[in-house]
Amino acid sequence: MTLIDGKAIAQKTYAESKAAIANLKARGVTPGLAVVLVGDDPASRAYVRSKDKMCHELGMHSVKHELAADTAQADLIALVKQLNADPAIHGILVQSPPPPHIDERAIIETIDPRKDVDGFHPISVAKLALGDADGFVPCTPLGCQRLLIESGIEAAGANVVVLGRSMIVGKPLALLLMNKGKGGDATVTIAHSRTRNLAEVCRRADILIAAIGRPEFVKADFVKDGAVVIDVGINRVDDLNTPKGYKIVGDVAFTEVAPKCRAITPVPGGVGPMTIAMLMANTIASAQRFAAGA
Ligand SMILES: NC(=O)C1=CN([C@@H]2O[C@H](COP(=O)(O)OP(=O)(O)OC[C@H]3O[C@@H](n4cnc5c(N)ncnc54)[C@H](OP(=O)(O)O)[C@@H]3O)[C@@H](O)[C@H]2O)C=CC1
Ligand SMILES: Nc1nc(=O)c2c([nH]1)NC[C@@H]1CN(c3ccc(C(=O)N[C@@H](CCC(=O)O)C(=O)O)cc3)C=[N+]21
Repeated sequence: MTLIDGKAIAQKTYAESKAAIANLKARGVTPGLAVVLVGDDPASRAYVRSKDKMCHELGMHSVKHELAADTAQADLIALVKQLNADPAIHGILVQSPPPPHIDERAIIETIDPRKDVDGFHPISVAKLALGDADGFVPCTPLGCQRLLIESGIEAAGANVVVLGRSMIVGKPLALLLMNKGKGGDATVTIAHSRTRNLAEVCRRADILIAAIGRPEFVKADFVKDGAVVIDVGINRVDDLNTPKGYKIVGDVAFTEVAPKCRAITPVPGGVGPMTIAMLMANTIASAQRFAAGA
């Protein structure tokens, strides 16, 4: 069994990112990312902080807007428009999910598609569905694909089962792995909460990807011997034996599943670090396009 080291693979992509940033800076352009967080969900705060930290480490421009939970929709829209017009910003990310009084679709549709580094705008979604290479692909799916490529795991022709159909992870990931070309060409099945005989469907997978948000839901009987398992889940569960009183676990029951696998990602240290790395890569790609006058 191989443990797929997401931190190490993320580091490799940062080496490429650094070279690209140096190149842009030589042309007078510093890639800039704006992150908007509404409300004070602690997990979201931690995530926003790590993005900010990574921007600084890479020498990118980073702005953080932390807004009160009762911020009006119109004020949020106005902020996004201001960021659209700001030439120092190449990527805009509005942390999901926003509080219930906010219409998330309206916010996403306000983002300039050229700055949609999350890949959530309908134009980005359509480009991914069409197989156009010039749209932004959501960071977590891109990170999962990159993990597979860098680990020498061939998606082409493989039976991939994606567990979960959200717009952030499951659906775009299924499209990405199904599309033609490098890291794609898989035979993809999407499973969700209405799927019948879920364990049996998952057992057909050569590559099983879990993105459901259910702690340690995927058990040994979901997994074929020799399968590759990618665990996207980030779940906080109480654990009074730790200093913080909680720990982070994935959607996969790692201890019982890992011995059956050809390769598996840990949580933390698997997909999470790749998501941040791909956000940086998307922001750099955006800055390159702006610099080229696109
Ligand atoms: N590592 C990373 O970078 C990231 C990690 N995450 C993590 O990934 C997980 C999924 O996130 P996200 O996609 O946003 O979650 P959502 O809650 O938006 O979607 C969950 C999906 O899983 C399905 N599902 C839920 N319960 C079951 C079940 N018991 N059996 C089968 N399917 C089920 C749902 O089905 P249905 O549609 O039928 O309701 C839904 O399609 C979370 O743990 C999240 O924290 C998310 C983003 C990035
Ligand atoms: N607009 C938007 N875009 C997103 O991409 C988005 C979002 N909203 N909302 C929330 C989810 C969640 N998400 C994570 C990214 C990185 C880690 C990560 O780096 N995790 C580390 C540390 C985990 C820890 O210890 O807390 C790891 O897995 O090793 C986790 C979760 C992005 N999301």
